[in-house]
Amino acid sequence: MEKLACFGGPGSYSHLAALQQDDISSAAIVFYDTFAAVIEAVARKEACAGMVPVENSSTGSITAVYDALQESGCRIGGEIYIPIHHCLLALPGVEMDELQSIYSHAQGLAQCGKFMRAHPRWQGIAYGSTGRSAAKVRRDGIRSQGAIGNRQAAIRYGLRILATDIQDNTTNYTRFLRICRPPSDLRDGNKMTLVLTAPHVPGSLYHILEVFYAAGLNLTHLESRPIYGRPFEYRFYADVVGRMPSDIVKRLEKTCEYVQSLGQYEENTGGEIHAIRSHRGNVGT
Ligand SMILES: O=C(O)C(=O)C[C@]1(C(=O)O)C=C[C@@H](O)C=C1
Repeated sequence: MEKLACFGGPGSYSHLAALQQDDISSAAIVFYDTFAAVIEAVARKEACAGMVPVENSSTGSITAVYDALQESGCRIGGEIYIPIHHCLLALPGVEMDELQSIYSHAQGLAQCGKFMRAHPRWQGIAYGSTGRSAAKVRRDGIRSQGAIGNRQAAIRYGLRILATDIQDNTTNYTRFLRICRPPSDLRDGNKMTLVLTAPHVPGSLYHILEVFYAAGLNLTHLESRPIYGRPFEYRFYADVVGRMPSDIVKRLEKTCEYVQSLGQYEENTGGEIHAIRSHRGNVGT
């Protein structure tokens, strides 16, 4: 059976994203405790695909994923946006004022900053994932422990939900990537992630953006990451959406030092995408 490598353990948000992959049965999901381990498992052919978060609408990019992807030689085969509604979880019968230690993934704690600050007696403790945090509270059976995670994790681990929607941002979404080995699963989608470096001369990024503009492509995300061994020089990751010219890489080669497609895939337009778009305007493709 083909396996899907997934971050974070049962009940994590990554698990929810993996369960939405139609071609993978839940029995075929294998969990890894770091983003890099998921990507390495795909590169080593332990799994046919992987699922990792890459970007959150409140806390921004998960840069470790860009770095691991770059080193692995893996590609992006798809994306999925998941609404993130964090809950405060505790053992059955526990009240809020009994809590002292709140476990969650660092992203979960960061996304609930205001809620945590409103309870200064609690100590927020970064733990493997939101799913692993919920499992820990159940396993340890200590009344002063709580976790930040999702409603499904509460059901899975028999925990009480003490508060819902505790994230700072009411429009809290995480974008997940389906990782695959080259060539990517799909090569005719309307979205592409490109990695490129620009020469250190005035206007070089401007000329790269001009290529996207001339091709009628909408730039939905631009991320810069340091290049190892070249202090204060950067590699750009660009997500573009639209009717993809087959020679887009060739067009960019004229202005970039280095350019490579990390994958062409279908833009996620399911579920909550209308809510997401209503906050950033419609994409004209
Ligand atoms: O800890 C989890 O449940 C994860 O899947 C990780 C993760 C992330 O790192 O962004 C995924 C979605 C939420 O943004 C919070 C945590």
